[in-house]
Amino acid sequence: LTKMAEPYKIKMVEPLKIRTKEERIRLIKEAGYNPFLLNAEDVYIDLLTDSGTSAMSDNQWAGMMLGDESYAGSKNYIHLVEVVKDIFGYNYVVPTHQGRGAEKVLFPVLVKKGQYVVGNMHFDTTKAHIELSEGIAVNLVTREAEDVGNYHPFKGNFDIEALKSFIEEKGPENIAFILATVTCNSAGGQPVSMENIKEVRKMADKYGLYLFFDAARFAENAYFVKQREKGYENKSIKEIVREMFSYGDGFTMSAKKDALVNIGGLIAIKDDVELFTKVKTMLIPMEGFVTYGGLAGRDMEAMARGLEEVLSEDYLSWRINQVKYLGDKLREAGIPIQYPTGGHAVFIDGKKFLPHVPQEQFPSHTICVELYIEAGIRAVEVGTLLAGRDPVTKKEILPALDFVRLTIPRRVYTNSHMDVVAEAVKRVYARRDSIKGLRFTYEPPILRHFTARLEPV
Ligand SMILES: CC1=C(O)/C(=C\N=C(/Cc2ccc(O)c(F)c2)C(=O)O)C(COP(=O)(O)O)=CN1
Repeated sequence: LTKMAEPYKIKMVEPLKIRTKEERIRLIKEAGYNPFLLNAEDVYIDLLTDSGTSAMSDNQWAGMMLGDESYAGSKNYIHLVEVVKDIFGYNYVVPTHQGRGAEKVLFPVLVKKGQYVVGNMHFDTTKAHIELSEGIAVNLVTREAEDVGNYHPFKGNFDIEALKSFIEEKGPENIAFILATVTCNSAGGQPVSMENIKEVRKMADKYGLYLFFDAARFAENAYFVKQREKGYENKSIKEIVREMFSYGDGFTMSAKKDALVNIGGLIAIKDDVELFTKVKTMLIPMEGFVTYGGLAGRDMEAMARGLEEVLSEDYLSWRINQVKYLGDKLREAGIPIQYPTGGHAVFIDGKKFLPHVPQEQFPSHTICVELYIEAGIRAVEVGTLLAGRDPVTKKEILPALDFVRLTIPRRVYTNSHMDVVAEAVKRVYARRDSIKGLRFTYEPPILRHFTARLEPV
């Protein structure tokens, strides 16, 4: 009985519809072979994203009834600030409507035109906001992240040597700041070790640079540190989070992930009150007054309570092992995935799954389409379609990592749903030789994957 079942019981349910295969073939065609353009009610198991899709707890729902919707000085804001201080040790906090809200306020304050923002791997919207601030986004993740089939405990780590030589080559004055994404979504939800964070901190100190965190999945990162890093096995998640963030100068957070809410974001600054003043100045026109930043009081209350709940080891153990449960079933069937599985998703290596489909015909996105037809499962491509074109040459970027992301919402699906997903992936794998790639019928100019329309070649 050591197998952890869900550490909660279900009090409310949302009935799911299961469309017939004929319906699904019609629906995905009408959606231009782009799962983003499907109606949610036509999806049986929705693995598009873990962002904003969590189930809240009774404690959070109770908090929604305590929304102080005062324009200024809401008690929910005061509660949220206390919780952030207590967990992360940062003194200055403002809410935003979501992660992008935090990025569009903080980045223009930190980035001068042409400067570099160096990270392990920036997620696409973060890269977009670095570029909107006229900065240049650079990924310096460890080479181990590309060693998809082999075990490495911290594939989200920075390549410290590469970081050092990049800063030396460009000069510290041309680096806006360092951004550590924990866990590293684009590498496969892979964690960054405490030791690596300390190394990055040393670089930041040596060259007089800020180190910020993209903290969307901070608790999952802490869990992996506890499980995999020597010296942390007996520390609480909260102690590990506290130490992790002690090495940073601030963070942006999409609260829609590890804060277990459906909307919300945060900017927190450790102790640089000048920087905080600049952030507040930008926040007011961009997101709203300091004490609500684009959120209702009730949202801030749910977030404060979610930030405390997510530190529970029972919850994290169950959540992370559910991802592993699905990943193990696929590996047992010989299906190529990023191994070990990350904190929030199983990432299938689309290039290895469909070796006969050229990368320009989007192998991973093709698998997403086939998964929907096979069983009404909506996954998302994190690869060539997402990467887009080189802004100068306009050629397809063809990234080394081309994944199908089976993204698991928090506290929503049981392992029975995971069994359905595993069976569907295996059925698509069994008929992989007959699967053809896709080409555009409409290619949007920016963040094309959201609204692109395609057809089978
Ligand atoms: C590490 C990090 C993120 O993962 C992230 C978002 N992530 C999403 C939503 C998403 C974003 C872009 C896509 O092409 C996509 F298909 C899905 C996701 O599913 O993973 C944001 C931004 O946070 P916001 O979404 O609250 O503004 C900042 N940092």
